[in-house]
Amino acid sequence: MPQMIIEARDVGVELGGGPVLRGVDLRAGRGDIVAVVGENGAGKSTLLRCLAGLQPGVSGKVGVFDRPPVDEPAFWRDVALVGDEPAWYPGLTVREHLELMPAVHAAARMEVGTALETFGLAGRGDMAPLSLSTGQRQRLSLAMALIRPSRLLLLDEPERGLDPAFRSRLAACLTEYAAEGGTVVMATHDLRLVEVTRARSVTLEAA
Ligand SMILES: Nc1ncnc2c1ncn2[C@@H]1O[C@H](COP(=O)(O)OP(=O)(O)OP(=O)(O)O)[C@@H](O)[C@H]1O
Repeated sequence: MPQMIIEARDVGVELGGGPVLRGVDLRAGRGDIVAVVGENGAGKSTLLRCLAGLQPGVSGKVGVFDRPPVDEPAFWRDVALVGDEPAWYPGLTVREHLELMPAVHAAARMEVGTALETFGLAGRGDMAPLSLSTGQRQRLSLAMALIRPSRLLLLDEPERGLDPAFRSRLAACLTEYAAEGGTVVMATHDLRLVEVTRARSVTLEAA
């Protein structure tokens, strides 16, 4: 198993005829938490898409698990992504969304009941995700990513909609994930989350 999980060098992206990323370097090993920070429009989400194999037209070198990332099932078995709000399955409850994860991934990092407790959704298990508040839906997205096993967690503004107490809980979840050998790369504006998780910061400036 390679120690270096992500190796991105001189990454560039042009969109709409102009540069969005230029000369970006990022490395992350097992157990690392890396925070991608920078002002609105600096390219944080674009960089995460590059790491997820979802961004066309990338120049430079992007290696994830020693090969270019590709949007294929084998890649997603090792990688969990929390970005924009997912499309919820019509007719499935909060609990059933969580049950899908171990059913698909053949293992779980925690029991569904534990996940409901940990992510502050106990008592909400029988509801439809669209009946939850914005922050509760973000908790569910994070729970779905963290209940399943993975080696790399890509998070785009995981703090979105979360109250301060739950941001602390999230920090603990990420620290625990990294302590188990997982790698976290998160784009964030929450400098306290960066500090509490002792993340290494990579600062992007608008290209
Ligand atoms: N399809 C597109 N065509 C042209 N420009 C684009 C396109 N998509 C994104 N951009 C530009 O790329 C830049 C980087 O966007 P990105 O979403 O990666 O920034 P960000 O750092 O994640 O911002 P935020 O902190 O607001 O989430 C922005 O200036 C945006 O306008």
